[in-house]
Amino acid sequence: MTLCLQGRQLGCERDDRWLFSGLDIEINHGEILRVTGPNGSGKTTLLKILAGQLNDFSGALHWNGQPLSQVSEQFAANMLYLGHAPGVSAWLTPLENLAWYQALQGERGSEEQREAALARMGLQGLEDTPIGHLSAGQQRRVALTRLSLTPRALWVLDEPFTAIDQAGVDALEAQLAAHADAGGAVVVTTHHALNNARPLCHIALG
Ligand SMILES: Nc1ncnc2c1ncn2[C@@H]1O[C@H](COP(=O)(O)OP(=O)(O)OP(=O)(O)O)[C@@H](O)[C@H]1O
Repeated sequence: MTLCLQGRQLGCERDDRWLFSGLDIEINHGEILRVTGPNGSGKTTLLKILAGQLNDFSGALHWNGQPLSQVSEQFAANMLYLGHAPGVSAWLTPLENLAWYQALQGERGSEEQREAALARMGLQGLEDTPIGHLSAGQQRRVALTRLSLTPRALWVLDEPFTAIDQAGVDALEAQLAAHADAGGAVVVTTHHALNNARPLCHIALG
């Protein structure tokens, strides 16, 4: 697997304040890039830019050597962005949420596949419970189930460890490392030190 996301001279201004400017970033297959910084320093903003979700920034993004705007479909087919909030619907069950996300990605998947993925995340028995009745950590686990259900080379993950218990943290760290080892790449914001994820690059904002 070959992938390369490049950001050149990235900058973003909010409320007459530059969150960051002149930022050069490159992430290649096999790498994990951790973005850190205090609250309000621009981590979420930077991840949204790298995930192609924001347009009001300066600088340029390239995907495998091509301007991102010219290869947006290929980029979307190779990238999975999980935002700061779990992004799951409280009115739907875990199975329904996952089916909805798969439909959005143009994937059919199967009920058995979704059930197996939820079981791997420790959610067996909760497949048909409305998300609004699940704990914060369980809701986060539903969102993280998409990592195994929707194979993508590049993962862009905003605070994925939020609300996850220690066993879940260990499992997710191992999952990030395994993804990089398999030739994928990860951009992740987290206040939590990644002890087992290598090779690890680091950008500190603020
Ligand atoms: N759409 C927007 N319009 C105006 N200001 C914004 C917008 N989005 C973010 N900001 C501001 O930009 C700054 C950076 O926000 P951002 O969410 O990127 O920070 P962060 O480093 O992820 O913070 P946290 O650690 O609290 O999650 C904040 O001061 C925020 O108020």
